[in-house]
This record gives sequence, C-alpha cells and structure tokens, in this order.
Amino acid sequence: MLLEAKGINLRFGGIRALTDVSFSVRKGEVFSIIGPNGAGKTSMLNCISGRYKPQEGEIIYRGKNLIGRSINDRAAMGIGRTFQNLALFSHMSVLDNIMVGRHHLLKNNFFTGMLYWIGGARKEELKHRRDVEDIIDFLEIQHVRNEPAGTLSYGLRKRVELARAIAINPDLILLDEPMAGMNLEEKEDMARYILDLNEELGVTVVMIEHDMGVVMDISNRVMVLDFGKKIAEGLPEEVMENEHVKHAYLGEEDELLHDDEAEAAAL
Ligand SMILES: Nc1ncnc2c1ncn2[C@@H]1O[C@H](COP(=O)(O)OP(=O)(O)OP(=O)(O)O)[C@@H](O)[C@H]1O
Repeated sequence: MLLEAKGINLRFGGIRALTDVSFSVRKGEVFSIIGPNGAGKTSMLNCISGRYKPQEGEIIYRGKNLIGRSINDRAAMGIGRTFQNLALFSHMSVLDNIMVGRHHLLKNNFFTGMLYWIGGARKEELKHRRDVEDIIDFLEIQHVRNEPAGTLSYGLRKRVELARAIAINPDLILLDEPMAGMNLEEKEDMARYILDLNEELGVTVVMIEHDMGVVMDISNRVMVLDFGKKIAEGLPEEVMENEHVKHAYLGEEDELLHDDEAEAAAL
C-alpha cells in the first residue's frame, strides 16, 4: 500500500467533518473520492496534504505516519496536490508559476547562491529548467509558457495548476475536482492528462470528482463519503450499484427538489 488512512476523525467545533474514515490506496492506482456536497471529501484530502490535522487517526504513507509532519515535509516526501479553486499567481508567467512548484526541490539558497558561478548551483538550476520544460511538453502548454497565467482560458489554467503540482516530482498526487467548471472538450483533455500522468509517469492519483462519467472512466477504485462517513468502497461499477450510495445521491436530489419547491412557494 502506498497510502493508508486509519480511523480518521476530524472535528471543527461541533461539526464532525470526518468520522472514523479508513481506506487504502495501492501504488499505481487512480482512486476517486466521491460523495454529496459537504460529505468531507476536501477535508480528507487536506488531512493527507497536511492542511488539516485530524484529532484521531493515522495516515501512513510509504510506511511512515504523516500526522505531525508539515505540508512542506509531505511535499518533499512526494505528495503533490491541486486545489478546488484556482490558486495560480495570475501576473506571473506560466513558466514561473511552475518554477514556484519546484521551489522546495531547489537546494540553492543564500549560501549556496554564492557558489553559483563555481558551478554546482548553476548546474542544479539548469537541471530544474530542463525538468520544467519536460513538464511543459508533457501537458502541451508550450504555446503559453511566457503568458501571464491570469490571461489564459480556464481549462488551460487548470492544466498549469496540474503542471505546478507535477513539478515536485510526486509519487502521489491529490486532485481536488480537476474538471470542475470545464466544458466537455476540456474535461476529456484533462482526463487524458491524468491517465498519462498515471500510466506513463507512474504517479498514483487520489482525486475528488463530481462528474460521474469521468469517475467511472478513469478510476480503478472509488470511495464514497456521506456526512463524513465512508459508506462504500470498491470498483466504480460496484459502488454505483450500491443502495447506500444511490440513496445518498437521491437524498441530495430530494433536497434540491425541496429547495426548488420552497423557492417556488416563496414566489
Ligand atoms: N476549515 C473549516 N472550518 C469549519 N468547518 C469546516 C472546515 N472545513 C470543512 N468544514 C466542514 O466540514 C464538512 C465537510 O466539508 P468538506 O469541504 O470537506 O466537504 P466536501 O465533501 O469537500 O464538499 P464539496 O463537495 O461541497 O466541496 C462541512 O460541514 C464543512 O462545512
């Protein structure tokens, strides 16, 4: 197992965001976390990336417990992530945004900076530049490499975010709704990049996604959360047939229906 979450409990005051959630992800898998709004999906990713600290439970990554380690430590251990909302520096070029992702890998600091002209640090920087160019080629964003990120289409910006997450050389990547807000063509492109990342570069993927078509297409296994609890885990087709899961999603539709009805009644 590459990643194992055991008995994760996360509370915010009186809110139980996650209750006794356990699951494991095998090396090389695309593992999706699905569930209705507010089910605890992002909270779970945040526990893995280090943004949130669960009150109870362990998260074991390559045999080491991650709890208590900083976000940077986890990145250095090979855990990359993207966010639900775009988090790029909009005035910086695509290239510089990706270099930011690379930053913690640069051994070069103030002191080693003095050695720059002697050779070591300069060589290191050249290697980083070459690696970043490889990522740019991989995600086919050469044509916008010098553009300010803020001027790009939404789909391209999401791709640059993925590039920045890949820049830390992750073994495990956490993707929070990578297709949100995309049109069909952009979704298909993104699905292909995620699969290439998984198959060609061997990166294990843990992904939150609302688009069931995408989830069914590219996931090896799926976990379903509802009100902070795991209600199902298994192959995509098994999970979709699960009565609890159908009920959780129907419940959400019911709620939406009631909201519409309430709105209609208010008019
Ligand atoms: N920082 C926080 N402070 C307080 N409550 C939080 C915080 N983060 C999450 N929560 C609460 O935890 C619960 C789970 O939220 P979370 O964002 O993890 O759900 P989600 O499944 O990712 O939802 P969505 O699909 O809408 O993104 C919600 O009730 C949310 O309000």
